[in-house]
Amino acid sequence: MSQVALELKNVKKTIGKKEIIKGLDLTINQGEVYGFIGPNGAGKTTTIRMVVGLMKLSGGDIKILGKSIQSEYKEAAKNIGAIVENPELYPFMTGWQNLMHYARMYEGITKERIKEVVSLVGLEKVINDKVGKYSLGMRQRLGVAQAILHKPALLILDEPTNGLDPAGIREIRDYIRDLAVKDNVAVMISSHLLSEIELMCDRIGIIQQGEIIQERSVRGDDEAEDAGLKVILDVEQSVQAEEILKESGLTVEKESDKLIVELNRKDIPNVVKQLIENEILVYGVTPVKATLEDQFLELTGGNVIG
Ligand SMILES: Nc1ncnc2c1ncn2[C@@H]1O[C@H](COP(=O)(O)OP(=O)(O)OP(=O)(O)O)[C@@H](O)[C@H]1O
Repeated sequence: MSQVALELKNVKKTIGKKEIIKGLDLTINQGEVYGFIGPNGAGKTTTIRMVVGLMKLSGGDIKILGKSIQSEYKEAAKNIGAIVENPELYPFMTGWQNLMHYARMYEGITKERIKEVVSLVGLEKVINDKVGKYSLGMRQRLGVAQAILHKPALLILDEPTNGLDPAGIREIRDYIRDLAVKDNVAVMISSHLLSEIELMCDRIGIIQQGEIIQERSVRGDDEAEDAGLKVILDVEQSVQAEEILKESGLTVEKESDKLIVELNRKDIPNVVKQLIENEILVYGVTPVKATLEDQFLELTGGNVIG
């Protein structure tokens, strides 16, 4: 059974008079990849800084494997691996030397463990090259290797895709999923661009102005897939049809002669029936799934400038 790796309960942060985080609740299980998405200034970094103990909470509590970051800091913190700002890497040393150097800060990290993480992040071929020669993507991998050396239950990556090209993002996606599956690590990834991390996450939480405004599964959730569907209706009398649908309380947009209606899949037959009963001629019904990106833009009012 999967254990809860991270739990935020009613977490608040006030700086001066400004309430930056307004009572966040969030749970991430072991082996789960959680996308923490929000526009710039939404409060992602502030939340993460509290989780890793870089900033005090104004209210609520944060637990890592059941240990409170406030009352049992040491116990809680040893279960965290994080890259919050850029990973600290020495360019004049090889990847291996960097990891060895870092390993000395912890007790009991063996060379076998270092080899294991190198292979997990797929750096075997370049591990003896100087880090100064690494691409941004490789440095990112080495940073992750460094962050997971001590086998944390929770890995936190703040905007790991920043500055990476699509190939680099794909690379991250592959090894992050591997980490979650093979090492049962819970991963929290923040980003202001949903599209970049959607594919590597099991669940997504959208934060705006210090509040989670939506949380949803990304994979295998039929009900979630059915919700938020848009249906394009091609009808003869679009003006009357629009009125009828609006009277039933549906959200309808008109685009040239076509109507775009927000529906759940299971309601499509009823809507078509209603139109027919009102003698509207229906030529076509095309469901288009609203992508998460559309929903995100809708929810956050399109404020995703990076
Ligand atoms: N030390 C501080 N003093 C005052 N306001 C702050 C402080 N730190 C953050 N804020 C404010 O809190 C809000 C949340 O900032 P935060 O950096 O957590 O957002 P974010 O979602 O991580 O955004 P970004 O993607 O830009 O990093 C912003 O409005 C920011 O101006």
